[in-house]
Amino acid sequence: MQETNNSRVNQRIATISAHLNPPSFSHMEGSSGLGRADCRAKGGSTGFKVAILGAAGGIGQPLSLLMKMNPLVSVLHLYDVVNTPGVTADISHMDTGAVVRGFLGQQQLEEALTGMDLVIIPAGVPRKPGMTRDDLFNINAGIVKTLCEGIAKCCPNAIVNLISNPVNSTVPIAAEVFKKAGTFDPNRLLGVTMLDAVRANTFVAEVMGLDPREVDVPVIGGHAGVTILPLLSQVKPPCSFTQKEIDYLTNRIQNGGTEVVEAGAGSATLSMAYAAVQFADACLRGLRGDADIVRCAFVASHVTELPFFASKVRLGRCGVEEIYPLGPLNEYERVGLEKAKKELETSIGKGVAFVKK
Ligand SMILES: NC(=O)C1=CN([C@@H]2O[C@H](COP(=O)(O)OP(=O)(O)OC[C@H]3O[C@@H](n4cnc5c(N)ncnc54)[C@H](O)[C@@H]3O)[C@@H](O)[C@H]2O)C=CC1
Ligand SMILES: O=C([O-])CC(=O)C(=O)O
Repeated sequence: MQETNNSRVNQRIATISAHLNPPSFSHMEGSSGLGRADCRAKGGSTGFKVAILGAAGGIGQPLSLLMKMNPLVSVLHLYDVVNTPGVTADISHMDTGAVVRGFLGQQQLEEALTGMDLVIIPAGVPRKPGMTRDDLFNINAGIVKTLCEGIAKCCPNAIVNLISNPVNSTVPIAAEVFKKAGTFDPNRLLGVTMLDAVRANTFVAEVMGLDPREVDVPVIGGHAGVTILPLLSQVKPPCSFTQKEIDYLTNRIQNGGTEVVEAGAGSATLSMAYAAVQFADACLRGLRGDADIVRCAFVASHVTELPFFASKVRLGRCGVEEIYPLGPLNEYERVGLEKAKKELETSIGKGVAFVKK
């Protein structure tokens, strides 16, 4: 009798699970036979819902780990075209607050995106030695376009943090996709250039014998070669550099990505995950309503004649709430700005044309 009752209960649980569990995989479903719908943990009632697209990659995995540790995140969706079951199973065992769900392949993209407050995109191919970021355009442009079409459909109000290279072109691609869909909000689309600032803070601290945590270097322009323009005249705390130091620092900051690529283990993943989490956390704190959250990012902008430009922005409940002017530049920086704008114009135009064609 007892056995009959148990098997009826088990059958009922299986039926409920089949109806209530979405096709994504959850890591509360294990050998016990209990599905997510049968467990009492609800998760997601307070905090933000964040999706990572490209979550199984070199950046995606440490980024997923670090976002699972962020107390502002209540739900974390991990999407990729490969390997998300393993990454999700692993990360879901961490005893932090965020509920983790994995999504695999294009057919689960919409489910991964529905209801998200913040979408972080490190999906796409990275550079190999000898390549420029622009060499990634042909593959990554299509990937970013498809993912942004999903965002326009499923979470048009989400803040988007775009990491996939070439950022100087992928951000314009995303903007064109959103414009086509009628969902473009320039305040919610941010190209992630945070790693340039992270590197600049580190390298300046090294040269000046400072603690990198106390250094703040604005890095403007874009995210490739000469478009990466550190404003060493505006470093905090104020520093006085020799011309030799300025040349060394500018060159090292502009080529930080290449330095990692040439070291041979792929392009930056760990420092990028660190930078992406710093940036995502700033966006979430802005969404929460914290005051004075200022970071550099590549955004739709009027600070120059170009339609997109990286500069200091204030983050708030609606994403970018204010874009700051560049401030006084010295002659060295003015020359650098002209070079940066020339290259940026081409990269932005290439991204726009890709969607318009
Ligand atoms: N903005 C920045 O400062 C930086 C940007 N990057 C860029 O980030 C991107 C990712 O770099 P890594 O993580 O090292 O590459 P990776 O190859 O290790 O990982 C990329 C992931 O994207 C996934 N992916 C490919 N197509 C996809 C699609 N259609 N939908 C969802 N996922 C897809 C792959 O399966 C893979 O797991 C590259 O474009 C790289 O250049 C890298 C470092 C810094
Ligand atoms: O250099 C690369 O290809 C990756 C990247 O954007 C960076 O590390 O800044």
